[in-house]
Amino acid sequence: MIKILSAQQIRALDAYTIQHEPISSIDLMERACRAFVGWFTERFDETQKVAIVCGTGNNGGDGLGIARLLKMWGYPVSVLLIRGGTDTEDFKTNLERLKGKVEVIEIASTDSDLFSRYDIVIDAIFGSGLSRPAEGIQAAIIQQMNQADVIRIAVDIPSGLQTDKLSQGEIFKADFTISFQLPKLAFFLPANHASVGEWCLVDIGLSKAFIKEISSSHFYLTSKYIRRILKPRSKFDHKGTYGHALLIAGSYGKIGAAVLSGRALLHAGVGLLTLHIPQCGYSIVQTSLIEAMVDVDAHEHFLTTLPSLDKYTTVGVGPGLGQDALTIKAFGKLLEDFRKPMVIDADGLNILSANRELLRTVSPGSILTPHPKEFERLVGKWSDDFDRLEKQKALAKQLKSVVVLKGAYTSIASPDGMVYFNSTGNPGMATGGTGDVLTGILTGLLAQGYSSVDAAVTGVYLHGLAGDLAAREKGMISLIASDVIDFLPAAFKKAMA
Ligand SMILES: NC(=O)C1=CN([C@@H]2O[C@H](COP(=O)(O)OP(=O)(O)OC[C@H]3O[C@@H](n4cnc5c(N)ncnc54)[C@H](OP(=O)(O)O)[C@@H]3O)[C@@H](O)[C@H]2O)[C@@H](O)CC1
Ligand SMILES: Nc1ncnc2c1ncn2[C@@H]1O[C@H](COP(=O)(O)OP(=O)(O)O)[C@@H](O)[C@H]1O
Ligand SMILES: [K+]
Repeated sequence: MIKILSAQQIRALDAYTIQHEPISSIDLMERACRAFVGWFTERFDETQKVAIVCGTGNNGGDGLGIARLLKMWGYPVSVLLIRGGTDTEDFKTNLERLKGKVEVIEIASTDSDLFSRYDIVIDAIFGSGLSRPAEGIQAAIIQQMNQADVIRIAVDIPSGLQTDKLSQGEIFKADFTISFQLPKLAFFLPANHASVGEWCLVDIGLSKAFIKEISSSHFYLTSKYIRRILKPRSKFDHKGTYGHALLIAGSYGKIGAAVLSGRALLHAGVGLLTLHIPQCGYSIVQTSLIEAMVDVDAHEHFLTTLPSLDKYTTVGVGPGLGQDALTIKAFGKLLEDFRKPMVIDADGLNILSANRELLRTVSPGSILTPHPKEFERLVGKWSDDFDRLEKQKALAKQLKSVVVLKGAYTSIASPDGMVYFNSTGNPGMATGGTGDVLTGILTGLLAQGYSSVDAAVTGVYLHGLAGDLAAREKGMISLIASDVIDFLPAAFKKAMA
């Protein structure tokens, strides 16, 4: 798991590394420059004309160091320098080291067309030290960089983008952001995608001991972390070891949702599965999920009654359920009677939004899996992505449950205030039914005895990984929800290897 640190914590990490490695600040900067250049030279050849736009802080210092190294590699490089603010010591040293090697053009206005003769523009105006919105000359130059027909690359973080709070003013729109060692919270928020582009981390050897000790409430999931959670099977295990899940899903016209969730649940390793479905779904489910048992509702078309709940380890409820008045009543009774953690999705969430008194009865430790629209119905409109994140944390705390907000970087908020951002998944999964698949996986993991947070984190990761493996074979456009299930076994194998 990778910790996501605040701008202030990153500054402390830099300072700690300098003091305790020990390494001089300028040598650490040189390491950062080399790491950036390592990434750059693997992708672009020496025919590319490069402009590096530098401020006068340490991000600008990085830019100057990068210019010197790229020149040594044989790239045609110019530095465009924007004065203003106090020059940092390392900036001054790197400017001195550049003398006679690379052309440095000081820019004080944007009257002329600055970038048309370049192929690539590297942004080193502001890094994590941005203290206020970019304005004046910096803002005008960022705007010109954004309009130029070039490949845009940001050093550490796009200029104008705040590391851990709401950004305003002009922001560099990177195609690539090469970030030092740790990702920034801003990278995971939908509104920043146009600024951050594709991001990657380069290791600059910041203190691992410090990172280990420092507390953070935001994390980025890694395969290593998931590997540690997943439990291998043991010789004398039997189906009773892996729980009996009850899946309550489907209504007339939406029995497919129950089948998708049920199939995913089985492949997620549950011991036994019973589906509770309306009568119209009986033959469909019995034929398509021969490993599952079926319990049939009193109603032909939707949920109105509940089976006896005693024998079930956990319940997954919501996909394709509909919101008939009788369904709402049965759902309310389910929440009242089943007091163990369960997974609530789709119409289960919509019923909660429309019948808010039911929120009080959500069993602690449950997992709620809204997509953004369902989340808005639950918590109301948010002013920006940071507000959305706060609302997600607040709901998790209020319900003492895990709130999984689905999207490109699905975020998983635990009741104790932690947020985990998923690292797997792709836009090929933006297709009907993939959410139902996730519900099945999460219910399957809960049934097997994983804690709610472990089940949520692992399930979301595996769901995205299965989607990635499926996309590799099928392509993103043709990918459908069933493909995600088909690749779930491969995802488990890969995650446990
Ligand atoms: N050893 C290390 O620490 C390492 C650091 N590294 C690199 O350092 C970067 C952080 O550097 P940094 O802290 O110097 O801040 P940086 O982002 O360059 O900007 C600060 C300057 O900009 C100014 N300023 C801010 N906002 C402004 C605005 N809107 N408009 C105008 N001015 C504004 C601000 O002025 P002030 O707020 O003080 O008035 C100050 O002068 C980090 O992202 C990474 O690239 C790596 O080399 C690894 C080793
Ligand atoms: N661009 C994307 N990148 C990664 N994952 C995505 C993307 N778009 C959708 N997904 C994933 O696909 C699933 C969609 O769920 P949902 O919207 O509930 O679909 P449905 O209701 O049709 O089943 C979520 O797990 C989400 O994270
Ligand atoms: K930058």
